[in-house]
Amino acid sequence: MTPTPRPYKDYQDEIYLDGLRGVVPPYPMTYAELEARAQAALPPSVVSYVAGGAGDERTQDANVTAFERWGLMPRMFVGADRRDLSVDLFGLTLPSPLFMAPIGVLGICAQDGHGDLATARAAARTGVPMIASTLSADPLEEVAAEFGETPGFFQLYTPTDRELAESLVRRAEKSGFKAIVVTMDTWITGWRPRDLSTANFPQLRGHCLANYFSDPVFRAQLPAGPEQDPQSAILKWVQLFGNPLTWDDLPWLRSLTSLPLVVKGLCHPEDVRRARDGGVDGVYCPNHGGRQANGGLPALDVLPDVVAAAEGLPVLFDSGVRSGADVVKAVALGATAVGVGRPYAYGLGIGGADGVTHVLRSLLAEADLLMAVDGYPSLADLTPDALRRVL
Ligand SMILES: Cc1cc2nc3c(=O)[nH]c(=O)nc-3n(C[C@H](O)[C@H](O)[C@H](O)COP(=O)(O)O)c2cc1C
Ligand SMILES: CCCCCCC(=O)C(=O)O
Repeated sequence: MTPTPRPYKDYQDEIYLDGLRGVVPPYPMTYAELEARAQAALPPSVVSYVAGGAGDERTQDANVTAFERWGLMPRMFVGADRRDLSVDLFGLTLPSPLFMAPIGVLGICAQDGHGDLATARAAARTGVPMIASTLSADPLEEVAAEFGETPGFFQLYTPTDRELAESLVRRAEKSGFKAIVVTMDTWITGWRPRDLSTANFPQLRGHCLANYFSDPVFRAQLPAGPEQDPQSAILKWVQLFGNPLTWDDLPWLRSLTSLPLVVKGLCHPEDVRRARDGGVDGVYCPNHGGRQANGGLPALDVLPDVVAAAEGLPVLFDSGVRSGADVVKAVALGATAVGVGRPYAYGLGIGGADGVTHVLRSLLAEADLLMAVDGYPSLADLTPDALRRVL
């Protein structure tokens, strides 16, 4: 059972009520402040990993500014005193279109190193699903155990060893994950100057291999357990990690699970059509937050064509979403569900599960209030017609 729709604006009421009692909000209320506070709180190497993108980060920045080119047209006499932000996705009724995009090595953003567990707790509290990354500091079974009533999805970085891929998917199924999201755009990491400057990247491996180290198929390939010989285990992982899949692999991916299968990283309409014809249940249109390829189009600019090519298949979207207004705009451009990445990682950095909860509730309250003020009582009212280009 998923949490029921709720008036997300309640968060605003709670904050003002606290103010009447003399309590100043402990968390930032703007994205700029969130980013600044998190970046001050986290070690520089963690900041370079989370905040950084590919090349001179023009695509990463363009992801954010793309939202500024759209404005929502206010409608009056609508009486939008009750809003319904709920969404049907893969047979689930989600209370809102918001979800947490997969973030690998998330553990390092939390003081105790268990950022995946803290994020899963925030998912349980808010009803906002987490897509748990393959590259986690905690085994997927333990992450799933924290979801409560909120559905969770498992993101697969497909290893070159098919038996290992299958084992990860089976474990996700057994743990109660509700969909498998296969990421296509990161079988190799892009040119990331910030990570190169700190030269810290290889050390991240020590914080994200719990799913491999706990996997029987992986362990069977090691000379000794990762506990005794972590070096050999990491080297084995390096050999197995990046699978440059081709269309020939799609039938095999499809055959791996009867759970809904989503392919992440699809931005070209032709790729969307081929994936749809190959039997996927959803397409996911991001550009990995600008972390992989620089010089490309902002993700929001490719969304309408992806939606058209998907022909009714659910379209998940992320990259550059920084506010509730951004969530509303992405839905109006056709996204079924809208993800955030860095914003919740920063929430984790400043306040653990409470910090993530604050970020998610703020995004939802802002989206809800915008729909109230501008007269869009449900997501179905948010169509491309609701938007105008900012000149
Ligand atoms: C630190 C970090 C790690 C990420 N790790 C993964 C990952 O393990 N798997 C994946 O599919 N995407 C990963 N992503 C990409 C996100 O899922 C998402 O596409 C991106 O963060 C959205 O952009 P935003 O950060 O601007 O919201 C990562 C992003 C960040 C910032
Ligand atoms: C050291 C592991 C590689 C991390 C890749 C995770 C990711 O997707 C990212 O964008 O970073």
